[in-house]
Amino acid sequence: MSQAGGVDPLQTSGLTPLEQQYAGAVDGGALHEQELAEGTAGAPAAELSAATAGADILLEVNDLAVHFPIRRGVFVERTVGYVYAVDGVSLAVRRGETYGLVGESGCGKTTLGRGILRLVEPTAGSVLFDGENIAELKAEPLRRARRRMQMVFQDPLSSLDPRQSVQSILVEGMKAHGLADSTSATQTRLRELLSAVGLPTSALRKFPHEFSGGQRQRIGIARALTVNPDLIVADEPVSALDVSVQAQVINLLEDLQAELGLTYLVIAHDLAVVRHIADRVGVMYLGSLVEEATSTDLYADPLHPYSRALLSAVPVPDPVVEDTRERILLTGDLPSPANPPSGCRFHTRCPWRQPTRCDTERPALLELQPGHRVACHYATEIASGAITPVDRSATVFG
Ligand SMILES: Nc1ncnc2c1ncn2[C@@H]1O[C@H](COP(=O)(O)OP(=O)(O)OP(=O)(O)O)[C@@H](O)[C@H]1O
Repeated sequence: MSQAGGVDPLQTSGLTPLEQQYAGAVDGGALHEQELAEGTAGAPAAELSAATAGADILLEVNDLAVHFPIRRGVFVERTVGYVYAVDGVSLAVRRGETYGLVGESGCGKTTLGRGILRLVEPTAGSVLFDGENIAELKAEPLRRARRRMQMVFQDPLSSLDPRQSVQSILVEGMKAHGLADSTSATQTRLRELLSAVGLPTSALRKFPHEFSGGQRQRIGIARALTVNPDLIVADEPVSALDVSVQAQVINLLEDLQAELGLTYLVIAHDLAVVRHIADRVGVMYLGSLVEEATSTDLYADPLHPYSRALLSAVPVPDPVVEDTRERILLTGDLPSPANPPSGCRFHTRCPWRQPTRCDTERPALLELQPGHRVACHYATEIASGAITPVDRSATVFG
């Protein structure tokens, strides 16, 4: 991130000290050239989905990569490798849409969200927000763009300063953008914000520890709304909450979207949450998108072996279907993003892997059906049954 103007209080106020350090410390531009020279740049160029062609696009991400250097050395630090946290992601989000990002822990979802907001400096690629390339913005234009893109964090307790009252938390963000003053208009705005997230005005004088988890997340959402954003990146917005409270917060996010015309990028490992809230879903594996489709299409007909395995692990409420449905058991752990497998990143765990091509050639994310993009050399053959699992023990029934 460009730190010329200091750390943006809006974007980093919810970060832990370590995250703030990351937000300021990563030098992506220099990395890019070196990595390109080493031939380690990202996935084959992906086509953007027809689902977004000609649509009113608010956010467009093209070949985005975020590679973190691994440094070693006691006296002189040397870069000995890179963590390929995000490695060539292209996607577009329509205005007013909810785009869900799913994948196992460590696959790069959070880093992608932070790269989009320039909380970490991308190594390569571009992020167009309302047509403006965020990477090229400096100082004042960047600050203006930042106002329009806000983040809601997973753990509201650690993202809210325990020493600040709710009023001070909310006013801080507004002040950074010249939206708060000592007039009654600010007080009116604060009351409106609390009412919008379902909290009483008395909450303004209280401190974060005086609230329940769900109420704290409402405060986190109110904080994001203080500056009238267009895009909210919500990173696991309900995963720290009790199941009974999750639905309330999801409903709140949906109500606010309908009322304020917000666009959401929702990051979650819980497929049920994403299915409920997202219009379209991107599935990530080891730093790349492996599949993208409407929520309905993805859940009804996943085409990438990884998505099939992820979805096959979700229990079905109908006991008859539950007893007979196919479950795909993935063997092995997620490989390290510092040392990703060659070819298709998923080939080491894929029950359908085919010799040579899967381990040598990285598949591009191609549109196989309208609005349905898949990065698998054999997705069509797998779907038709022309290719069966190599490792049959990976697929079990009931
Ligand atoms: N600042 C950093 N420096 C080095 N490596 C990092 C940094 N931030 C993230 N990583 C690594 O990048 C990879 C992707 O992490 P990321 O947090 O984006 O994944 P995730 O899918 O959001 O996982 P989770 O759901 O657990 O947060 C991980 O291997 C992580 O350890």
